[in-house]
Amino acid sequence: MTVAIGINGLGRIGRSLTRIVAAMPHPGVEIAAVNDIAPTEKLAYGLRRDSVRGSFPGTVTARGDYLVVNDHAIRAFHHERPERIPWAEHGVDVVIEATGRFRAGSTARKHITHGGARKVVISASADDPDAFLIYGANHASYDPVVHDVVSPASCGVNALTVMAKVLLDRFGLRSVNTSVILAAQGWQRVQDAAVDTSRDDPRLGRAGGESIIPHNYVVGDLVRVALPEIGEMRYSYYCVPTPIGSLAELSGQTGRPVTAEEVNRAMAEAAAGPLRGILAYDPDPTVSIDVKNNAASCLFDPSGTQATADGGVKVRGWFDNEWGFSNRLLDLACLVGERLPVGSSRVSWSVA
Ligand SMILES: NC(=O)c1ccc[n+]([C@@H]2O[C@H](COP(=O)([O-])OP(=O)(O)OC[C@H]3O[C@@H](n4cnc5c(N)ncnc54)[C@H](O)[C@@H]3O)[C@@H](O)[C@H]2O)c1
Repeated sequence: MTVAIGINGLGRIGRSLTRIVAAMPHPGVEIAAVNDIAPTEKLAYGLRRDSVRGSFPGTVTARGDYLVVNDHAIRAFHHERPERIPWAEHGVDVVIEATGRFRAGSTARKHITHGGARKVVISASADDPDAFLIYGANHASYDPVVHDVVSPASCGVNALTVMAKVLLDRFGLRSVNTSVILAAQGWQRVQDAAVDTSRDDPRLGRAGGESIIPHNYVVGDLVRVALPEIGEMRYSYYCVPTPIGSLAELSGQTGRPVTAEEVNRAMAEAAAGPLRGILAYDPDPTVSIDVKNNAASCLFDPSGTQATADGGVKVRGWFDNEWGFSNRLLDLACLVGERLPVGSSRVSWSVA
């Protein structure tokens, strides 16, 4: 079965999704349509040339209303509001909402009620989705009857959750404290700006290339949605000027004293077993750029593991904030697209 997806927003995440699908690691996915306020020619250029990932390994052209990626023609729409995008006309089953503008479940749901898609995956820590589904932790709780708009939370939450899952399952885990150091984001400014900054913190408008900037609005405690057993947790996020490659650190208290070797062995076993593809393990000394194009949610770094005699443990993982997360978005799109409720049909498209 092929799941036809539509992507709203062909920015960093939308372009990563397109490159991943073109490279075919998800053979059951086809991009049927995209929507972005930018003209098709600019979308094609943005896919051909990428300052971080390099030139597209294939061909991308704009042809009328279509974006042609290799030999595959993708209908390109240019609507500003989700309710105007006629996804159903191009057979879209699942919309990946990746503009960053429509993170509220109620707005993203318009891709279904007005656009005629059947499911929506929001590419961010959404405000009120039907479910947060984090791959490797709670994605099996997906219920096709009641979950129409889902979110995998954020890239940082995914990296933290897979490490927390292993520590929780193997050793017990509580009193969790996390930090995420996030690579530069597209909404950041090159020079200081006072208006149109993301959220209501003036620091988020400061020149992104010059500072480590605290980002208090990223919802770090969503790790608890997937793993409620870990209880209350503390968290912090910072944006840094590196172009790609981010870091997640997690510390906590285990149920019994453990050694760093035991923790590393547990992570290596999970990476080779139940979390294969979601958690990766690499003992080679790593810096952030090394994780570029890694498809896992987290590349575990055993050199960062510390353990204390009273059961305290600290672990470190790297993640490609675009590529790893985009792979999880596609995993989720497959999950929801392959399990559409029997008898469900597209609603007819209407323009609000
Ligand atoms: N970049 C990352 O590392 C990353 C990682 C995880 C999650 N996310 C989340 O994914 C979302 C997108 O992030 P991004 O980095 O791709 O952003 P981006 O700014 O690179 O891309 C956004 C795209 O949406 C388009 N757009 C803007 N308004 C639109 C509208 N009204 N209708 C249609 N298209 C519109 C823009 O033209 C742009 O192409 C955000 O919510 C972000 O928090 C980003």
